[in-house]
Amino acid sequence: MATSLRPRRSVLYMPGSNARALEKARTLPADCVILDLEDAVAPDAKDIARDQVTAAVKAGGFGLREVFVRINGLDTPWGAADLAAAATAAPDVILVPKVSDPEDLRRIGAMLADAGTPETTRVWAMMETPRAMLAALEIADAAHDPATRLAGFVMGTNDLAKDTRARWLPGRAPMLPWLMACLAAARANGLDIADGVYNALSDDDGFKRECNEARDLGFDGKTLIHPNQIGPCNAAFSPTAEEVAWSRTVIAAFDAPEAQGKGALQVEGKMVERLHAEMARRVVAIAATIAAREAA
Ligand SMILES: CC(C)(COP(=O)(O)OP(=O)(O)OC[C@H]1O[C@@H](n2cnc3c(N)ncnc32)[C@H](O)[C@@H]1OP(=O)(O)O)[C@@H](O)C(=O)NCCC(=O)NCCSC(=O)C[C@H](O)C(=O)O
Ligand SMILES: [Mg+2]
Repeated sequence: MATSLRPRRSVLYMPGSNARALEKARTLPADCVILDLEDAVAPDAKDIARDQVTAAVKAGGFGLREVFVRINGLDTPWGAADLAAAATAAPDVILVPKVSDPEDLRRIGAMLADAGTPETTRVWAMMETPRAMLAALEIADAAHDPATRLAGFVMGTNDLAKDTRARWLPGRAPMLPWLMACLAAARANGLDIADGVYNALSDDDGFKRECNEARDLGFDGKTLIHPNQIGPCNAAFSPTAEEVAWSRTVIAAFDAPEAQGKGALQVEGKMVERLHAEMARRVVAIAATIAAREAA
């Protein structure tokens, strides 16, 4: 089970119908961009959005940003045409909304194989239905079948709030069991996972609090709805200088000749085991990738 070392701190949605936003996506400092054909696009703009998104993906120019295309569900009037267009454009990721059953992913995988879409195009699932919360592990287990191409989850907390009637509260107590169930199911299968969006665009403090909360819960990053959210989100999900320094200290302690054959050490008054050295190597690697990206 390979866990990805690619930073996926900031994952910005934009409506596929908004040509200006699609253009801006090539310059914004988000790690990933989601070109949306689903809920950000009104029914009468679905066709133009599909054409614009397909053209944007084919044109490229997104640099190191990972490009996601969120299609409409296959049970909608637009889903089949969206999937066919995305299969041809071959973005990094096809994001499938409202997945409730692993069978949904097997169907998508089979359609991508039939279309000859390169294997580099992966599939991520939106986790946003009550049924998906109850089947999170079965959905994540679909990653064992390489034909599904499943590589990650995105929490859809707006749809979850709608369908469960859970209230938005600071700290998100009503949603925590679902967030953590999806997180554990993702990690059990080596998947990355991004938190849901924060709708209150002008509530900077609340947004920062929720980014920190998502990071502390174990998410790789957070989905975003406005460019102003990228900077604080990247900051929250980047390892701090102190974390990187401590990680280097732990790695050095285990690399020292006197540590050979030892499973546990005392470093600066703390017990550390080889699993901590493994965690430390991940922190240093992610920090190095972020630093290289920022210098580019
Ligand atoms: C929320 C918005 C509609 C606000 O738009 P607007 O009022 O135009 O914002 P600004 O005037 O502040 O915009 C300033 C400039 O930034 C560009 N911009 C704005 N938003 C984006 C964006 N998301 N990506 C790229 N660029 C963006 C504007 O074009 C302005 O540019 P300039 O002309 O140079 O000044 C808008 O932000 C928006 O549409 N956001 C995304 C909404 C969306 O995608 N929603 C769907 C995802 S949420 C969801 O469904 C999650 C999940 O499924 C669930 O269930 O939870
Ligand atoms: Mg949704």
